[in-house]
Amino acid sequence: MSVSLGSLGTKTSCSLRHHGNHSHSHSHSHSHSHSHSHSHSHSHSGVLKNTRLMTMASSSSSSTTAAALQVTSLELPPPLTSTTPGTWAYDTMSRRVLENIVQGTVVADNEHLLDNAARGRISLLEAELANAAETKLEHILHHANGENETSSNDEKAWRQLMQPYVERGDTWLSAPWLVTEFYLYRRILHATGYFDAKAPLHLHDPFALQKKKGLAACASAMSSLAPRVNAFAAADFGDDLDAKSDQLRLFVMLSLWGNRMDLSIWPSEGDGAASSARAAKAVEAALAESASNLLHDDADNAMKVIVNARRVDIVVDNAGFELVTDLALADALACAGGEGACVTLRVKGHPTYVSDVILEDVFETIDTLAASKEEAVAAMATRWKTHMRSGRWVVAPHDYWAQGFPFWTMPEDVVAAVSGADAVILKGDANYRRLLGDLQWPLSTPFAEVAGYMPAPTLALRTLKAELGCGMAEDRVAYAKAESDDWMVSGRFGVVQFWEGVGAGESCASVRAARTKEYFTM
Ligand SMILES: O=P(O)(O)OC[C@H]1O[C@](O)(CO)[C@@H](O)[C@@H]1O
Repeated sequence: MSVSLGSLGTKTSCSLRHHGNHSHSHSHSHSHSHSHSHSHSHSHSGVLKNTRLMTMASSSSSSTTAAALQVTSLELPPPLTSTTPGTWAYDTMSRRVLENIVQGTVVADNEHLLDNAARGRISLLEAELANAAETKLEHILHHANGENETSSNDEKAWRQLMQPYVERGDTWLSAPWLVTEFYLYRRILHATGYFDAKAPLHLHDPFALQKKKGLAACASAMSSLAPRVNAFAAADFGDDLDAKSDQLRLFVMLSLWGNRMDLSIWPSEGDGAASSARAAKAVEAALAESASNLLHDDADNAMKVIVNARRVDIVVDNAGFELVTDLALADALACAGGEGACVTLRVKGHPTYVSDVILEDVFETIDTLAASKEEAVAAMATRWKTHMRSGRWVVAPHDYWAQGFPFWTMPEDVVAAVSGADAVILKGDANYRRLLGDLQWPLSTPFAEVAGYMPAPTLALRTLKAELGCGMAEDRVAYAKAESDDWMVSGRFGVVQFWEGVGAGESCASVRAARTKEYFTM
């Protein structure tokens, strides 16, 4: 269910119905009320061997904007796992998540807050990760002290996701990487007691400090951004659609390269002026190199749809600077669409992947910017509050966005929520991995062939941070490879890929169902 936010700006406390019938209160500097449901209706248990994909008829031969494919016998490629030393996936699951995430972030940042029970659960998790190659996966609530989650409502979904891998004795490394990495973050919340109403860290975001630092670190970048955002909002383009489109495109590119600033590969180093200046430089550099670092660019086609869109959904990714760039894009879209245009920000139902945006992050960010001493920054954020109040902006949290399912498993309520959009903008690498099911598609596979199952036209804005991809021409891949060995994971390169959504109704539903069956028998 979506959340329309009203009366921002008055100091009240708000009741957030996060998980099922359990509720909790947050003291906040604005009031809003919302609720969201979590009905997951995955049907992963049905096993159909040798299912072939039935993709849709193509209306054109052009790659990513084509409707999709002829009915073909396309078997899904294998998923990425974390079993190959030397890969980013292996390094992540066999070392980084233990050293950098659990020890270096969760424990380090929350040291003084963790009680003994949480410490015990974290130690168990650490022991599992230290022996990731041997440790078999278990259902989240099957752990020692596992039955302590009184305020979560996602057990069924997680059981469905983990079942095939628990059943066949997969380890942290042998199961699909997409599944294990999301599972790691959910286990972290389990360990800290996020869903335990009696725990001291109930509903405490273990990554809050990182997010705060990340936002502080981009103050300089914000100062140069705000006047441009304000100018677009104030502009009257009249009938000059080209001018409007050209300027809006800048916000699309800004939001794309904002994804490079992900905290997990660009840790903030405090809130000092040095890191702030560094961030500002990084943003300028990213925009300056945009054309050469784009490995595919469907912006022309995408602009035709979004320049006058009445409703755009943004499945957002990281807090910090990336969120600010997404809000700048959301602002521009809402203004470009005119009276009645609406942007829905789809955010995670709970913390995950360190910096991923939850509902509270949106408020924190806007409140922080509104309190800025810089006039332009404060004016920008004040306008954003107005968007919230008027319903032009809607923030919609859902647990599905924080789970390691390929997007073709999208449950009915999520499908229903996004299907009315003129375009769904998918931000970042992890969302992109879910769009691709984290499968090893040949890199030249047309985007429409891979993503042409979504319930609405889809625009992916992704900087490459994982060893997979699609829709990239051979010469662009060769160029990137020649430039750097780590081209797939460094975040330097990016793609703007758009699927027009032809057949996004019935035929896409059957593709989603077929892929779901096939995926869970792989
Ligand atoms: O913030 P983003 O762009 O979703 O990126 C998160 C990324 O972090 C990593 O998981 C590494 O932990 C990437 O491979 C992953 O997709």
